[in-house]
Amino acid sequence: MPMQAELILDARNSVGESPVWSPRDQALYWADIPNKRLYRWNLADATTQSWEADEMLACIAQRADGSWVAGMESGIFQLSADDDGRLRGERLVGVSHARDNMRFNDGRCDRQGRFWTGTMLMDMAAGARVGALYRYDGAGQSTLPVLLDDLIVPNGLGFSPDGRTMYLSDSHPSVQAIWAFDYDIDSGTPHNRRLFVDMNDYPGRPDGAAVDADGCYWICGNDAGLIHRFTPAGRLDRSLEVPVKKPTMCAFGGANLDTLFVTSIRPGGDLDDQPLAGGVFALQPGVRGLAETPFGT
Ligand SMILES: O=C1O[C@H](CS(=O)(=O)O)[C@@H](O)[C@H](O)[C@H]1O
Repeated sequence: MPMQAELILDARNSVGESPVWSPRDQALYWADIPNKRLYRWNLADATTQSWEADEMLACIAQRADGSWVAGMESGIFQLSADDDGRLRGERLVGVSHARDNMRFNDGRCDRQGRFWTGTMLMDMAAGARVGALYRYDGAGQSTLPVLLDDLIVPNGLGFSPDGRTMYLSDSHPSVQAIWAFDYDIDSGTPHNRRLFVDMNDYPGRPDGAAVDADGCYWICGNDAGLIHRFTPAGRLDRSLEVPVKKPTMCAFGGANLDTLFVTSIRPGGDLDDQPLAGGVFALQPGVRGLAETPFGT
C-alpha cells in the first residue's frame, strides 16, 4: 500500500470516530457518532457491515471474547448485534453529566484494559468547560467518578507502549492542547499533567490519536487534513496528508499492524474540494502500531 492515503470506504460519515482494529476478527470497527452507527470493515474481502444503536455511539473497546463496550450518551454500554441490524445496548454504568445534551466522545483502554473516555457538550461551539474524563474498570463498578474536569472536547487519549504515560487532548479552538501524564499502571491513576504539544503551533486542531510501537504519538490535525507524528519528547517527526479536511482519529491495524486507518467528518455545505469527506482511509506510514489491550483484561 502506498504512503498516499487509500480510501477503504466512502462511508460519508457525519462524524466518523473511534477506529479500532480487531486482531481476532481481522477487521476494523468504528462509529459514526450522530448517526448512532457502528461499522465493521473486513480485511479479507473488504466487505462492510453496520448496525444502528439507540443512542449516539462515540467510542468503543473490544473484550477478549469479541463483544464490545461503548461510551454513548448516557453511560458505558455493553453492545450486542441483532439479526435485524439493530445494536442492542445494556447499560453497564450511567454517567451524571454536568449539563443536558452531553455525550461521550473519544475513548480507549489503557494497557491494562481499563476503559478511559471523556464527555463533551453536543453543542461544541458553545465552548463550555463541562467535559470530564472517566475510567471504567468493569463489573462491580456502579458509578463513574469524574477523574478530570474543566474540559471542552476531550480527545486524543493514548498510552505509551509501557503504559506509563497517558496522553489527552482538547480539540476546542480555544484550547488545542495535548497533555501528557505520568500513569500509575497499578492504580490506573494519571498524575504530573504537563503540556506535551501546543497544537496552536501546528496545522490543525488535535483530534483522535494512536501511539505506535516506537512510542511516537500520531494525532489527527482536524481542519488541516493532516496526521502528525510526534516523538515522546514532543518533537514533530512527520505529517501525512489525507484527502479530507477533517480527519478525526487514527488506529494501527492490518495483518502486521503496519496500516494506519483514519476516520473523518463529512461536514455540511460545499464538498467540491473534498468529495471523500466522511470516508475511512488507510495509509502505510512505515512504522508499526501496537494491538489495543482488550477491555477487562
Ligand atoms: O463531534 C466531534 O467534533 C469534533 C470535530 S469538529 O470540531 O466537529 O470538526 C471532534 O473533535 C470530536 O472528536 C467529535 O466527536
